[in-house]
Amino acid sequence: MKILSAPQIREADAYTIAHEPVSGLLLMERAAAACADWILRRYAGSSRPFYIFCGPGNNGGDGLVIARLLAENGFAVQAWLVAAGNVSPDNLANQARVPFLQKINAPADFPHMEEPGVIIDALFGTGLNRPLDGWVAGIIHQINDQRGRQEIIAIDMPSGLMADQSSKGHACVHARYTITFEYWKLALLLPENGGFAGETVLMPIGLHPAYTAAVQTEFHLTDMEMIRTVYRPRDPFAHKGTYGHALLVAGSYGKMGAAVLAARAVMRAGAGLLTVHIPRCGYEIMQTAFPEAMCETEELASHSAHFDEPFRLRRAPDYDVIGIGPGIGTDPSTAKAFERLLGHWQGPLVLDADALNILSKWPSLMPLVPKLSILTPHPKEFERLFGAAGDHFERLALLRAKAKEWQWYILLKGRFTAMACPDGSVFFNPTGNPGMATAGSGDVLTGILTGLLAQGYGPKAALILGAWLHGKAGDLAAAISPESLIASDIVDYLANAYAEIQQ
Ligand SMILES: NC(=O)C1=CN([C@@H]2O[C@H](COP(=O)(O)OP(=O)(O)OC[C@H]3O[C@@H](n4cnc5c(N)ncnc54)[C@H](OP(=O)(O)O)[C@@H]3O)[C@@H](O)[C@H]2O)[C@@H](O)CC1
Ligand SMILES: Nc1ncnc2c1ncn2[C@@H]1O[C@H](COP(=O)(O)OP(=O)(O)O)[C@@H](O)[C@H]1O
Ligand SMILES: [K+]
Repeated sequence: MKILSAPQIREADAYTIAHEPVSGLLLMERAAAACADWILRRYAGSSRPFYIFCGPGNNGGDGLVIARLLAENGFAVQAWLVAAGNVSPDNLANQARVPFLQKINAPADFPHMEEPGVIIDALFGTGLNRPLDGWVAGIIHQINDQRGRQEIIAIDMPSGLMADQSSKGHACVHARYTITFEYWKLALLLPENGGFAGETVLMPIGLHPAYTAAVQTEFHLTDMEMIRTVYRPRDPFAHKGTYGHALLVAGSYGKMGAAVLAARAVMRAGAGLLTVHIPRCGYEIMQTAFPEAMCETEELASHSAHFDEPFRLRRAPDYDVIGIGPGIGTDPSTAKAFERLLGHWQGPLVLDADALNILSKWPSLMPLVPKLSILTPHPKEFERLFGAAGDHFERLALLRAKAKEWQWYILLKGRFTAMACPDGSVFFNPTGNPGMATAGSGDVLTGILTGLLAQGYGPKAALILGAWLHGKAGDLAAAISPESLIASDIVDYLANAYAEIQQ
């Protein structure tokens, strides 16, 4: 699914008006009616009053239509026009159809909302062209002060939030729900900004499909269509060699759990064979916890420092992929072995956790990491590797720049994990939940990606499918309670996540 910028959305709007054809007024009616339908369904049977705040542009126009439709459906509705800019013609036309409309010209006009109800924020949408300030910013703060008593629903965007730029430190409505039209906006996907949106509901409003098909963008959100295109069903004539042999280098004294979690995920993702390189202390743990994995055991008890040896001595089996990092530690001897391994391996590679920490401790190793490798940092690891960014839009730009510069695939973990490709495109993953903010869930992701590469998926396909499966398994596992989710549940639900694709 393409993610468009505010100017592209304006083009989509204009293209639809010209080519459907449809008037702007009718398009507004259609968009607002879709929102009103959603609201009517959500509050069916409720007697909560609606307090609707409308701005001067077309976002305000949507609010006016929603006010009329909710009132026609028997709800108690109050609506205010916040007179803060040039009034658009379609807004003006709809003002005339809301006889109960009142005006706010100053913070002192902010109404007292007696009963707990629902605030509809239709002040500003994608037409916001500068940070809100002065008395209008004051109105935003007054709306936010109501969060405890009123449920806030933002139309298209939380007012004050820029679609394509950072709004860090700006006055923004803090919504419970945001009903956004037709396309995701970049700001809704970045934690610093998207946090204002609450839960985002994507609402199709019938913009012209020809425009969407033709428009170019670097930013995409994974959807089911993409997943079904990427996913390759198992070959009925397959044997275990068909799905590859993975090497996983993971674990150290006290961190063998990371190795077990990642190993289980490699096999549950569908790899044919797995060898795990572990320190001696982990041998019985691994063989007992996960007998499906073969073990290559280090002579050292506490950590691994010789995993390059089979490659150096040309005794390594014909591996299809190496996954390295979970729980290996950053001992200099481990780093040395990593350096030597990079000298012997140019194939598919997944680097996570301590492999990334080794790279940030010894940046001279970075040029040795093969092109098209996958790196999976969480935000702190990303910062250690590539430096801090001023805000999350800058961090996204840095992510893309580094993926291009090094020709790596870099997966930056988060609510909407962002996967930057060497060509500069970025795919955001929609699945996952806060229950997955738990120790070991990243190790499971490393295992899944390694398992997919072993089966012959290319790095881009492995990323898109792997992040989606990981999040979907987490969602299914968290269905009862996100608090109780632990990383091994994600592995246990991988089969159910795959089943969702096959439905
Ligand atoms: N996508 C679609 O196809 C459809 C989109 N639709 C809807 O249209 C919305 C976009 O509408 P839009 O372009 O009129 O912009 P909008 O967000 O109402 O803001 C513009 C107004 O705000 C003002 N203003 C701006 N910044 C300001 C500031 N900092 N402080 C104060 N004022 C400021 C600006 O004034 P000016 O800059 O001219 O002074 C102008 O008056 C979109 O989000 C969606 O809801 C649907 O109706 C139909 C289908
Ligand atoms: N709030 C959230 N929403 C969606 N996914 C999340 C959320 N919090 C964490 N995750 C996912 O869980 C994983 C956590 O990885 P990481 O921080 O490396 O964990 P660990 O180091 O404990 O294994 C990432 O894939 C991340 O995207
Ligand atoms: K809004």
